[in-house]
Amino acid sequence: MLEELRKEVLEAAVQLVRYGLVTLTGGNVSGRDKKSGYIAITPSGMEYEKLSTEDIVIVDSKGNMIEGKWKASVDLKDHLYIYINKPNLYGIIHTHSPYACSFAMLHQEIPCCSTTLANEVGGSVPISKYSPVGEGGIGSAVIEAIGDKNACLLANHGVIAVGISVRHALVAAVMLEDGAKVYHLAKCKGNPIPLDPSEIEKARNVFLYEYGQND
Ligand SMILES: O=C(CO)[C@@H](O)[C@@H](O)COP(=O)(O)O
Repeated sequence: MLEELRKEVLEAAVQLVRYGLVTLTGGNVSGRDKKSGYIAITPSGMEYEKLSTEDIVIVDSKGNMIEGKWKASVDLKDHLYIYINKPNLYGIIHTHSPYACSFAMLHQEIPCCSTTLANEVGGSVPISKYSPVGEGGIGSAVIEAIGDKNACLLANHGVIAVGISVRHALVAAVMLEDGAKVYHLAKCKGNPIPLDPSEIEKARNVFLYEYGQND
């Protein structure tokens, strides 16, 4: 069932390790199927590079198991809450990206001083309030903070990146860390200059509607 979506979820999870956004079993990835509304999500506590697509868990929009042999991610309730509240989203990725997390530890949003953040996140990266893992509060904290951005910092914890597909959420997660690293390096040398809001909007629209091969 939903083999293509499972493959997309697993491939994104493996990329998180390769891009250094998670270590061991940290983070998680989910994708929503447009037709059935079912969610494919990574299993809890399992290293992604050792998984095959049959290890990806399929649940319905309420979290009921549809197909799978493992427990779903501890953050399942949070993914479901975000999907229910953002009907245009079809991919959610949670990471522990080092540079982005350093700002989450400081409870500081990341200002938009690079076209990278404008392109892929939609501007500055908001910070949500702290919520313990596994209680379902992370989802509501993200919805309170994220607005129309494609990523949000989780205070004292990590990152949530979202998109209109799993791939779109992966690009947001990877480019957020890129933007956070460059902002950190600039801060070491002086005061980074935020982009003008009109320039952020222009850069965002280029990536939404013109960039790439528009396949
Ligand atoms: O960040 C945390 C725990 O702090 C979890 O999201 C992360 O370790 C992944 O848990 P799962 O393996 O998805 O259950």
